[in-house]
Amino acid sequence: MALDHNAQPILELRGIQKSFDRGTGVPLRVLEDINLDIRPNEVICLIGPSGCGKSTIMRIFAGLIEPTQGQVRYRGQKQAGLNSNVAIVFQGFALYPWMTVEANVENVLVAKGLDPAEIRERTNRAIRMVGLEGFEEAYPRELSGGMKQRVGMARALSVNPEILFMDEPFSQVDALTAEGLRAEILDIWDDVERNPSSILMVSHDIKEVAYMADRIVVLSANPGRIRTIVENTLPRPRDTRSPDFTRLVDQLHDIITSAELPDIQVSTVEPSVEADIVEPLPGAQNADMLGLLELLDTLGGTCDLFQVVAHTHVAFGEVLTTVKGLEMLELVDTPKRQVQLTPLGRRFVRGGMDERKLIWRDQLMELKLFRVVQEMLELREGSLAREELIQEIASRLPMEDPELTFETIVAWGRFGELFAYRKERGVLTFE
Ligand SMILES: Nc1ncnc2c1ncn2[C@@H]1O[C@H](COP(=O)(O)OP(=O)(O)OP(=O)(O)O)[C@@H](O)[C@H]1O
Repeated sequence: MALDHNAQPILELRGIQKSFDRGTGVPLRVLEDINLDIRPNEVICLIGPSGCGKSTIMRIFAGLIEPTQGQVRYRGQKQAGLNSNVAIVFQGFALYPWMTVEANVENVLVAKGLDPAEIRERTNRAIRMVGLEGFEEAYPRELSGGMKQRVGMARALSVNPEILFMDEPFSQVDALTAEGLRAEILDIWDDVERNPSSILMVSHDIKEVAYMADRIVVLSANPGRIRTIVENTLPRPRDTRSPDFTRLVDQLHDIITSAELPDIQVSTVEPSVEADIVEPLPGAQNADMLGLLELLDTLGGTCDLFQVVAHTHVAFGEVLTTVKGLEMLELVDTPKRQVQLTPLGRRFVRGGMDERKLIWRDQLMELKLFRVVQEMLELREGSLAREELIQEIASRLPMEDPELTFETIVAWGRFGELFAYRKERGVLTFE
């Protein structure tokens, strides 16, 4: 597809700054001075270290969240609220587990208030586009990761979006399937007459962005800034084994490595599993964690693990679970057999209830699983069905007991006043 560099952008970010209020009086500055356009007929990819704000940029573009400073413009006009001309494909598929493939797609269109004939027509077309014919009556649990992502793509495409947003869409499908899906999505995009006109994709995978993008936006972290934008003029369809392709991948690799090394500890920039890891949660109880922190404080901040067992008269396994929970929240360290308060742990235990809650909440937001829950809640406009979250947990943490993880999320989230669980309605809401 020929790119017209002079065409008016579809969406623009101008002077965007975004901070998250952590309630500590020191907001977390996530994005700084972001100026970025999405032009007609382009694929634009965001790449950069974990936490540099890629998803936040996408959410600001989509109108899911507001910037702290700066302006978002759609077709030259200030954008306010959700942009109905975009659709998002999420990494975690975001499907309703209790609905068939067809119903999952239809549901998006029903929410748009379309009439039944149009819903049927668009659903059929979207299902055809992503090659899901014959699976209309299947349920998500019967589908592979790749097929689930096809449903996610069908849902997004059914609304005929001008821009398709994809947040690491292929990171949970196997490599071969991902390769096929990338080519298919480019085929769908390649038709100039039809939507989506443009694609904005977040990725951790250098080869993926080299294959997909016309422009590659390389971000640096703390706070997230645009480091450089690399134009990719390799002809399509791209041959990933060609010398030109390899040269581009090497060039991107060099840029990203030099961008990352100064200020982040994670040294890998290859398609990184680490960045996508959802940490299993130990089923540690809030009261046990608070109790152990207080015990450590009275013992001068450190204690041998076995002495903790002796002091608390609690089974060793349970103590380990409690310690693991605190370690995940960075409130204790465990060198050798010792358990010791971190400086943050000390601040926590000596702080009043408000300070404790704030620290707790901040630490929860460092965990990918809690960010996923928050993203799902945003997507479901603040009311997330228990069943849907359980399904998501099961797909992300197949070795864990999803019910137990759900309970831990609810309990930890409640203490941090992040989420509330309305048991009678079976829904998680924002606090
Ligand atoms: N709602 C929120 N409240 C507080 N902090 C948040 C919120 N959403 C994101 N953050 C923080 O903002 C930073 C950027 O997050 P974001 O998810 O945009 O990064 P990313 O580059 O997409 O990361 P990753 O590659 O790990 O998905 C992170 O430090 C994250 O903890």
